[in-house]
Amino acid sequence: MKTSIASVCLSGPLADKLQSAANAGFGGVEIFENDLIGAPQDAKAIAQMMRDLGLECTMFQPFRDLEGMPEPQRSAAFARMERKFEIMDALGTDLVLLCSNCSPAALPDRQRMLDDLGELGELAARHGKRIGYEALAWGRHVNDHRDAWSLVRDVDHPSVGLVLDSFHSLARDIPSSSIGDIRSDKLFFVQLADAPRLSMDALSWSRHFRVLPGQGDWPVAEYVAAIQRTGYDGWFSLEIFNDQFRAGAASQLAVDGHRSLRFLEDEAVRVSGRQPVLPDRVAATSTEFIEFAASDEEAEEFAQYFRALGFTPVAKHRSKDVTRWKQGEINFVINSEPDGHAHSHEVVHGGSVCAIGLGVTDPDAAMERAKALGIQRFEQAVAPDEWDIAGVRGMGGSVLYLVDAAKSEAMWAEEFPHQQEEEGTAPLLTRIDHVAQTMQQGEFLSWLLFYHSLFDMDTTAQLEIADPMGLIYSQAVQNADRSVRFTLNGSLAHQSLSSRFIRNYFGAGVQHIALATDDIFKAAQSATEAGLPLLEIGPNYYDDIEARFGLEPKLLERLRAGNILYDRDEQGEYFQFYSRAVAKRVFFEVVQRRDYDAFGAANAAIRLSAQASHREPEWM
Ligand SMILES: O=C(O)c1ccc(O)c(O)c1
Ligand SMILES: [Mg+2]
Repeated sequence: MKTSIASVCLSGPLADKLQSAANAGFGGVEIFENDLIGAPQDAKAIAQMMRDLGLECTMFQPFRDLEGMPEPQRSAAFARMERKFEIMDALGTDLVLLCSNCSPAALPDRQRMLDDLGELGELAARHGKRIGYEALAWGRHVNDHRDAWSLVRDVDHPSVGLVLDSFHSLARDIPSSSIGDIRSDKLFFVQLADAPRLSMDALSWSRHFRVLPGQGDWPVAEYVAAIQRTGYDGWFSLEIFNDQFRAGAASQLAVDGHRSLRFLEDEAVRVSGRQPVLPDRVAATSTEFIEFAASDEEAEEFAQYFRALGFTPVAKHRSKDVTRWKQGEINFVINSEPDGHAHSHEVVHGGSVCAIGLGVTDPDAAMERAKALGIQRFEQAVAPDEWDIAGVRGMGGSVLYLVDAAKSEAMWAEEFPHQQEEEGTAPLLTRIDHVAQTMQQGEFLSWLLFYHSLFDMDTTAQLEIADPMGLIYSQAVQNADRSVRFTLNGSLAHQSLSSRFIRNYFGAGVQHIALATDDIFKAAQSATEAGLPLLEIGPNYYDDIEARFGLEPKLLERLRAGNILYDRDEQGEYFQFYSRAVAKRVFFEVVQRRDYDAFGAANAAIRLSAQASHREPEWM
């Protein structure tokens, strides 16, 4: 796949945009006219910069409001276009994008549009240029790629072709099968974007909420597969208008953009039943362990929480100051080594989660896929007799280990031979239900793509949760059998719990860990008796759920006594309670699911309110 990106996607001065695109591995860049106009360099110098970076100028855009105009606008548009051809000569591209006419003055006269496009083709040919005609979803008379194609086909001029843009097609639910009618020699260029499902007018949706393929809700792989079936082998170019991307780092967006196209290319060939270009998406089978970095002092605090939650310190690492805590299938590891990655993590963030180990079926293939997606491998010195676990760089400098699921028992036995206490025989907590990570809102889509492209995991719709101090956005990534689930949280509100976490923690990371039980009441009672600092829920909540769900008084009493939150949907029931946070950073949740697949979003606001009441005033 020949990969290109529109300059409008990236933040900063044009020179930086070009540098970022080249570094990330793009072959070309579409130059947006506004980027050119605002640049300190002239078009020739920009072309030279692009050549030096090994980038092709894939298109110049946009040109607006030409076909079907009355006079005198018509002649003026043609004269304007001739001026653009001179700029294109300097830039070194022969292709200009013509948007379908949005002007109220545009005439609904098909023959006139055909004549205009034909004459434009002649003019372009004389200048050695080509016109790519794109139907904008809000075009006045042409707003559907099928109509744009029928004009291009009937104009039948070698210098007039079609530009497809997945946004305009998919925002209008135009079936991708219609692409099969397009002749590949007349398809000059393809632009790609994904988007979240929203109900708003197409123009605002397009200009503010486009996202990278794989970050939204649309079948972009099917769209690309349909294009490839026509025989098209030209550029695939990202064109993402997004307010957050404009405010973020160009280098990160370029890396993510390139990753999204690699992912998309592989998905598209799979849609067509052709040879995949990447190893399969990684099948994660379990959250095998969570590693906490902690000073001796904070290790003691974590240990108290773990004990109160029913965990047992079962073994010590054979050479390091690392303890394995266990309950059911859950493994927590506390690492207090005075050097190495965990120590560095602890120095930066304080006691917190420094690594997560996911069980995978084939770590080598997983690492190969990660590499192809430009995901950084984690490397640290490993002693000759130490178990070398593959890993990639995760959120906030943490590590995501990829543990060979078939060998995990052997790994634990070999690495942790020094037996400590015996684990109880009837664990109340059985497995890790989900891990909640909090990040800057500007990083949210980047991490969503990271999980979604590397792992065989799907994403849920994004939810907005009311924190007493501002909105929190939350979205889950999870595998099909739900053995691995992450919830991602971000916020723009300065004082929301998410934002306070990021400030307090100096970056993104694990904010809470949810543990599954088969008996929430027993788990709550046991934790209370063991002195786990619990998050207390106010009395009004219980009045509300009694009324909302018509709960039995006895059940209600048990929920109230355990500070347990309750939810119910068409499928089933959900029970959850929370600990307070260790060192104001990470907290724990215990959940019981009865045929329930979500995360109790309705209760999140209640939990956030309860947590906000423990908030320290900002001046402290
Ligand atoms: O929003 C716009 O005007 C606009 C401009 C150029 C494009 O390629 C496009 O898809 C949209
Ligand atoms: Mg476009």
